[in-house]
Amino acid sequence: MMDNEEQARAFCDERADASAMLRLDRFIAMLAQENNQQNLVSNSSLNFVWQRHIADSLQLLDHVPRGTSPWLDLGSGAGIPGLILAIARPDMQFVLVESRRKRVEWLQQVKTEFGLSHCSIHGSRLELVESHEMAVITARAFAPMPKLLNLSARFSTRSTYWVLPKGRSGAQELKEQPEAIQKMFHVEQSATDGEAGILIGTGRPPLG
Ligand SMILES: C[S@@+](CC[C@H](N)C(=O)[O-])C[C@H]1O[C@@H](n2cnc3c(N)ncnc32)[C@H](O)[C@@H]1O
Repeated sequence: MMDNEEQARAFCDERADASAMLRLDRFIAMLAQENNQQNLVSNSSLNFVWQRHIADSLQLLDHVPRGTSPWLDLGSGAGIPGLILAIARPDMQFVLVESRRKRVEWLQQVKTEFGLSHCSIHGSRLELVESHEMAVITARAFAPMPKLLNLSARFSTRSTYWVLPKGRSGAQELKEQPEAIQKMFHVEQSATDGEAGILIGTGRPPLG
């Protein structure tokens, strides 16, 4: 478990090469500047940006076999986790979906800045995005499980990995789901917060 920014940066250094770390430094500077224009992340979280946002995103790579892609990130907002993963891993494909116009402009700006041709951005509601089979589906702070699964099941196959950072409510939220969903997912402890859980599952969710 990491306790400070130095440890969080070292955690990221193990998951991103030197050029990716330079891009992440630049992304952090851009994020701080843009946060003066629009409320992308809480200002206080910028004091712990490596832990709260960068490591919190990069840890998700540990839960799927190396190189698995494409990833779908639902409700990317500031680009967490999808854009951060795309900055770190140019060898994989990422699809980001975000409906708020100013946030979409921000995502496009970062994509252009770093030439992220392996990252596509859908600036619309998820409901309007054409179905594509995704190898990994992720989402942070997007929606409660029933809504999340209802909106995104059509992007999954029998082999899709689900990697859902759910914060401190994760284990409780899973307990409240129908039995079939409880069987499909399990909780892994977050590396950035010992009380937070990441819901991990494989397959196409059985919807009621
Ligand atoms: C609470 S924010 C989380 C942003 C980011 N994932 C994070 O962890 O910082 C949820 C985001 O989902 C977007 N969103 C909500 N419903 C959506 C939908 N149906 N389709 C696309 N984006 C949606 C919102 O605009 C918002 O940016």
